Amino acid sequence: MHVVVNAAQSVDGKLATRRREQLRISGPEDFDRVDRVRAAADAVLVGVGTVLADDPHLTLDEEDRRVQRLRNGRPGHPARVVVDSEGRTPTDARILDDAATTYLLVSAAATEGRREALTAAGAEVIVAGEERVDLAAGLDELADRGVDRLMVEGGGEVIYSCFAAGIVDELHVYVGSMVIGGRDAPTLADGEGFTGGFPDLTLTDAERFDDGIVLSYEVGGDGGSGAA
Ligand SMILES: NC(=O)C1=CN([C@@H]2O[C@H](COP(=O)(O)OP(=O)(O)OC[C@H]3O[C@@H](n4cnc5c(N)ncnc54)[C@H](O)[C@@H]3O)[C@@H](O)[C@H]2O)C=CC1
Ligand SMILES: Nc1nc(O)c(N)c(N[C@@H]2O[C@H](COP(=O)(O)O)[C@@H](O)[C@H]2O)n1
Repeated sequence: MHVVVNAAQSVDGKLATRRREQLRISGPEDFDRVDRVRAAADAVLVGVGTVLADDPHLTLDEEDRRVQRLRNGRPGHPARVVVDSEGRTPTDARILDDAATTYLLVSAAATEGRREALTAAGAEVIVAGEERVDLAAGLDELADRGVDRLMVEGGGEVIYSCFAAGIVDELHVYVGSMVIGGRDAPTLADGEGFTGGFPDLTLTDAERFDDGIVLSYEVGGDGGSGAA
């Protein structure tokens, strides 16, 4: 499976404010670029932290792209995936509407009651992992369901876990012209953080969109640069 991570951050590396409210960091040109990346994907994945903070829809904005996918024999919108160990996704979340298939990756810690409620709300619930979602196992389950190209949109905890699991192939970061600050504000990669074996990034492109810049990287190997 090919995994593409895309996120928008401030120049100081924050994805949102310390209040974790959704924030417009990029602009219309970049949202159109994001829509293109979504259109190329079989599925778009976020963590439950993003669902609780943003209530995203994760479908395509541009009708032409949806029509083109249908012409190519694909579903109109990519599937949506939530990494959600305990099944905390609200049953009225926008991501559970019938616009596209939604997979909820839960762990064994999700109660039978939550799994049933989320299934009744329209999700396909997949168990991967004991306490926390095991991303590698979850991606194997998605591959079995035809997902070859996965876009990861965040947030910081899930992006870190993807790097830690060594599953990222491409990274695209929009750097918006703003400073957010705050030691508790989410960053591009939160989690425990690396002390060595840092992911191996090769800069492949830098392009201006709106009043910011998109940095594109190829991600390779099992982590390369290591500690000094
Ligand atoms: N600027 C941008 O491009 C984006 C910004 N955001 C922002 O990021 C914030 C949400 O990010 P986070 O709080 O970091 O939440 P997140 O969206 O990364 O979800 C993390 C949660 O997922 C669950 N989880 C289960 N298994 C996991 C695993 N193996 N690894 C990691 N998490 C696992 C845990 O409950 C964990 O707390 C919000 O403020 C949102 O607005 C989110 C997406 C994109
Ligand atoms: N690319 C980008 N730029 C920003 O400025 C952002 N705030 C985000 N956030 C991401 O977009 C999701 C919203 O998706 P829908 O419009 O609801 O489909 C949000 O949850 C973040 O993943 N991205």
